[in-house]
Amino acid sequence: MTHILAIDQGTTSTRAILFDARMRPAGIAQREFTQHFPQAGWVEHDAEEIWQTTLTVCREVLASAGLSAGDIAGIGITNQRETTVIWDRESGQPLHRAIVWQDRRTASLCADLKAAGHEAGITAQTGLLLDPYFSGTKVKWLLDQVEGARARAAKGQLLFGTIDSFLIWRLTGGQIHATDATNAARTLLFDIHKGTWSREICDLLDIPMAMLPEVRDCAAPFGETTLFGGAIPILGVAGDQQAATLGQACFAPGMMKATYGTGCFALLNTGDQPVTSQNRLLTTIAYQLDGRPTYALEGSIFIAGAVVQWLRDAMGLIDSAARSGELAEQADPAQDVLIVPAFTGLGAPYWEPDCRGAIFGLTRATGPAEFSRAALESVAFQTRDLWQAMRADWSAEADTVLRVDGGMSASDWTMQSLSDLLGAPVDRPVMQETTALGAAWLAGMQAGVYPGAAEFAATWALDRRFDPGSDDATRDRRYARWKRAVAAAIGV
Ligand SMILES: Nc1ncnc2c1ncn2[C@@H]1O[C@H](COP(=O)(O)OP(=O)(O)O)[C@@H](O)[C@H]1O
Ligand SMILES: O=P(O)(O)OC[C@H](O)CO
Repeated sequence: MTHILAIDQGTTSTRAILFDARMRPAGIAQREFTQHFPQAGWVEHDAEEIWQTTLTVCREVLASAGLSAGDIAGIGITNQRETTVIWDRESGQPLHRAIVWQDRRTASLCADLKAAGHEAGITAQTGLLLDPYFSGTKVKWLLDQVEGARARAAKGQLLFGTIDSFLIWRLTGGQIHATDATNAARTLLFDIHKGTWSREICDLLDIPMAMLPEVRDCAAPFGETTLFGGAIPILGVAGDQQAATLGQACFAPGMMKATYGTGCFALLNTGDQPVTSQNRLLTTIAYQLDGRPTYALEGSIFIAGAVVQWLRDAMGLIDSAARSGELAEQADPAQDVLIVPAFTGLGAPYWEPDCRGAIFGLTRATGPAEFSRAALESVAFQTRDLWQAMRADWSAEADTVLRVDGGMSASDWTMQSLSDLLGAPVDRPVMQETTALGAAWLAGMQAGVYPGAAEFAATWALDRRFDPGSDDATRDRRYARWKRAVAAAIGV
């Protein structure tokens, strides 16, 4: 048993990555799946299709590496967080398509709950805010809107889970209904201080607690699967941003990573103390090992790499994401175009679900290069929002280096502009599969084939450090203009 199989079930694709005994990637298989947009602001996934892609990529990666179940010491699962599935306990069939984290359909429900004065109590228990992003109001929507759902839930026939839970249920043939503490911490139903589901919030949202999965550590037994030709134990589970935090070896309080995929998610390890944000960041669980949670402050930005996809697919200004950096480099330095990419509202630290995107500073000379620069810089400006909020919340301890990963961190131009705008070094590791590595490490450690945190952290290797090039005055002037642009976009 030499290898670990990591399943990375993301927002746009499902991947299976094999890691060898020395924690090196030894094979990868990937499948995209359908994004459903039934109405403006709604985003759904077919949980059955997610399951089929999961089976396919696992079988494919094992076959192409010439490995069988007997070679695999354990499976680690990492997943898009908050995305909500309800399924039938007997048949395993989903009640409805999964409601994806990006989905805004519960914005008015969140507004009503806020108006009724419920946000402070929910934040105190969960560390989250009343935003449609989180699972709780999505569960309520499904129970309220799908015919017969409430009656079935009351009879104990329906189960809820984030994607990890649904995959565990299917992988174990309906034996295990469980999740890990990091995924539970994103549901709006979990008390991150007590480490239990909140009866009070479940009552408020009218969610029967019998639907909820059992919450376990990130490295723990989650049953076994026999679907790949022999029994393989599932030994590690973490939400994808938390898995990337582990994969980046951010074990010490003060360490911080930002992952640039479709969105951007920055997590700052705050150790065994949950820090309450005064700046509208989230308090969440970074990981939980041996029953002890390690907390993080999180900033979630909904649009990062997606702004590059917009340049490519909607605007037709580039033919590949990688072209965006070259084009940005050609931008006229005398122009100062700003894009606020609030395509699906603004996440941290603004939490404005109804805000939409805006462009400022257009002149007759503005062209594709200026658009490209503004799009890439919008990611850096949004990161500075988080960086500043984290420092304000936890000034003394936060590190002055940002570790980056995710597809967009491949863009040297963006990473340099990020460092310029933060006024801080930005470190990109050699190992880019940090999310899958984090999940694999959890499973490998639980299986006893991978080392503990300190030895694992020593394997982190730098690909490139980006040092700040601009001076404080320029940086602060440009950032002040960004803040005015965001305020204007919110005000429209
Ligand atoms: N060289 C690049 N320059 C700018 N953006 C890039 C580059 N390469 C990839 N991206 C962006 O990164 C995102 C893909 O990253 P990935 O980590 O695979 O995302 P996800 O897991 O959210 O699907 C896409 O939105 C793409 O536009
Ligand atoms: O699947 P990703 O990489 O877009 O990450 C999604 C996040 O977990 C949402 O909170």
